[in-house]
Amino acid sequence: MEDIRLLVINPGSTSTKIAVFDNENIIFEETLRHSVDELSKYEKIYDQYEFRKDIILKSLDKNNIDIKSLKAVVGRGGLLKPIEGGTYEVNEEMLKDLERGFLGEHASNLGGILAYEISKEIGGKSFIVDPVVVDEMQDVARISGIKAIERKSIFHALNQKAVARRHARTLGKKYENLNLIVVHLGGGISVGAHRKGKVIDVSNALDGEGPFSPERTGGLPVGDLIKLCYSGKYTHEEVKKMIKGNGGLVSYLNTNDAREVCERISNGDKYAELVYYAMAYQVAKEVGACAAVLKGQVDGILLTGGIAHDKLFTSWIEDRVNFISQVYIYPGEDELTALAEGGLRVLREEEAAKQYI
Ligand SMILES: Nc1ncnc2c1ncn2[C@@H]1O[C@H](COP(=O)(O)OP(=O)(O)OP(=O)(O)O)[C@@H](O)[C@H]1O
Ligand SMILES: CCCC(=O)O
Repeated sequence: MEDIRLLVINPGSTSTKIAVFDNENIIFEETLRHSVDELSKYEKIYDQYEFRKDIILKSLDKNNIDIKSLKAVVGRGGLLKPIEGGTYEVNEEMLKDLERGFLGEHASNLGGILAYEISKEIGGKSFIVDPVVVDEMQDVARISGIKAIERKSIFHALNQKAVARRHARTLGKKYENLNLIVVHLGGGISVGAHRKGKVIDVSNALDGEGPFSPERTGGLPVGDLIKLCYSGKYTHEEVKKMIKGNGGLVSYLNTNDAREVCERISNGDKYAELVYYAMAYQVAKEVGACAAVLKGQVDGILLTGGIAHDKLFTSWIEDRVNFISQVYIYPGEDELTALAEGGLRVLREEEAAKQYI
């Protein structure tokens, strides 16, 4: 089989993670961190793209990776129009939507743009894989309860799908033949019902649904939220920040770092324990909801993301949901590998690249 060298790019709010793969093997990886000062110069996320591209190219150069040796560049996809999961070739329509942020501003909007711009220099191809807007929801899941608002599928699709595929492989089965509930426990939390390879319902991790998380509120009592919005005390931006950024653990405990919360708990902080336990309790409730979506036919419950490293937290969830199905733990995330695998599937013609329209 022909050797394929790929650059993969995962832009986050304060860093850009990059890696170079020779086939499935990672030969170089770096997290390029960006200070608040560096990024605050830019009004919009799109405006950061030249700055981040420059840093990526310098890092490759410093580490003796000739960009001419790359066959393709794969980036994490952002807030595009809702699309089904898979690998998409970056095209003009996608670049336009990433630039304007079709569903809003998110660092991952830069993934496809950076991939395209770098691949242009080498005459190679550029792709995105399983962006945060992967939408495979069944119609009934779209009904919110008010006609003016439709529920949206915005979640950690890249990691949820990669972990689900990896789990299927370890069982010697196909992802498309399993029913799984996948929980991503990161700065944001999403819980997805995967039915035979499609995420038919999921808690929107960006927009006030599901459990609270280190930085986000999850679902809130709506009447009280309305009162708060109209109290005259807060601007639109301040309320948005309260829900996304200053919600969850940050609101109760003034930190988004679950490790710090664990430390406080082991030092006897009962309030920290109550709040942290509440987060596990809300996750377990959402898993229960997904079990109902899957009509109880659940082949496994997978816990992933940074907080899945914490055995206390995962044991609290497991204790409440193991009556539904066995719980499997895949700590951390491996989004760089998931991006490379998505690119390789297409370059090896195991899968056709999807077209964004
Ligand atoms: N060993 C650990 N024990 C407990 N919590 C941990 C551990 N390692 C990481 N975390 C927590 O995981 C959270 C971050 O998870 P992760 O790195 O998956 O999120 P992210 O990539 O920043 O955000 P997102 O996953 O929402 O995109 C933080 O609260 C961090 O403290
Ligand atoms: C919605 C998935 C990505 C994030 O948590 O920001």
